[in-house]
Amino acid sequence: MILTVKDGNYFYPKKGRAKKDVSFLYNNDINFELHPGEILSILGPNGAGKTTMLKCMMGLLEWQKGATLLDGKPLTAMSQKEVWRKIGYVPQASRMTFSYSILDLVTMGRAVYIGAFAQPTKRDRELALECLDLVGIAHLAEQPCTAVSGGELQLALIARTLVAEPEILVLDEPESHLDIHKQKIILQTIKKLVKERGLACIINTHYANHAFYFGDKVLMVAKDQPVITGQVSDIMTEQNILDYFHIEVKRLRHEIDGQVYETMVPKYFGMDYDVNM
Ligand SMILES: Nc1ncnc2c1ncn2[C@@H]1O[C@H](COP(=O)(O)OP(=O)(O)OP(=O)(O)O)[C@@H](O)[C@H]1O
Repeated sequence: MILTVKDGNYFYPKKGRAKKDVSFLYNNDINFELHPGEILSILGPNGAGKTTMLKCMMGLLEWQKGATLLDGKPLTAMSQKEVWRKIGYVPQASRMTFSYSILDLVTMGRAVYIGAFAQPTKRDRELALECLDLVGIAHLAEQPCTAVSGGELQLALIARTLVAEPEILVLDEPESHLDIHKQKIILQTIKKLVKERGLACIINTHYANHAFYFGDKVLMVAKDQPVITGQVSDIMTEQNILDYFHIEVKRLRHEIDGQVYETMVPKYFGMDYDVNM
């Protein structure tokens, strides 16, 4: 499935202001195409509009200008159920107020396939368990979701999305509550699913180096810069990180066991601290 964003732009409506008096959040309209098997990493400073952009891309907010299309069909011409069968969204994890078990939470991800008055089947629960196993927390299946850590809840939310078998996976800062070992599990799981099942995937991340790991496309956004999209090698430049994040970095290439890796290292690492900061 091909996801296209065509001339997308957005502003938060302000009470009492005419549309023409409100300025757009993005300095230029957003345009890109995402194909099966591709990952788009969205990078930008706090408040640049990344979460808003994700919501517009999925139809949770309606673009003020432009459109999202799935295989050429505007989201606005599709029913909600049709959209949520195709797009799986993993929001940022926040504490749960209902004490469902983790397995029940994940099984709820099957809702798009279950009739309004029907119960989940044994197969639905088996699929939910398989997805919990995939993200490494099957042992927490019976634990209430009010009694797990933020990182474990994040993994459960990812499992809940995967169980719906989406064609497009959208994740909002999936690594933010995770320790580096769990980050590795999540990054590898996402990449494996995308490449093996041919999903298209959009990830909002604060970890610039994760864009190198995913290796496909990057969208960069900042309040004082144009929105740019392209291949990792073209967008992840030292100059762009300086322009968009106001931080000097060094882009490094290193080889381990014959494989070439790239990373960005901030230049302030290794400097003495600045007492005037
Ligand atoms: N519901 C809202 N109404 C009005 N303004 C909003 C609303 N939600 C967000 N904003 C504003 O829109 C801008 C973009 O917010 P958004 O959450 O999309 O940024 P972000 O890049 O995801 O930030 P972060 O990295 O900190 O999560 C911010 O200036 C924010 O204050």
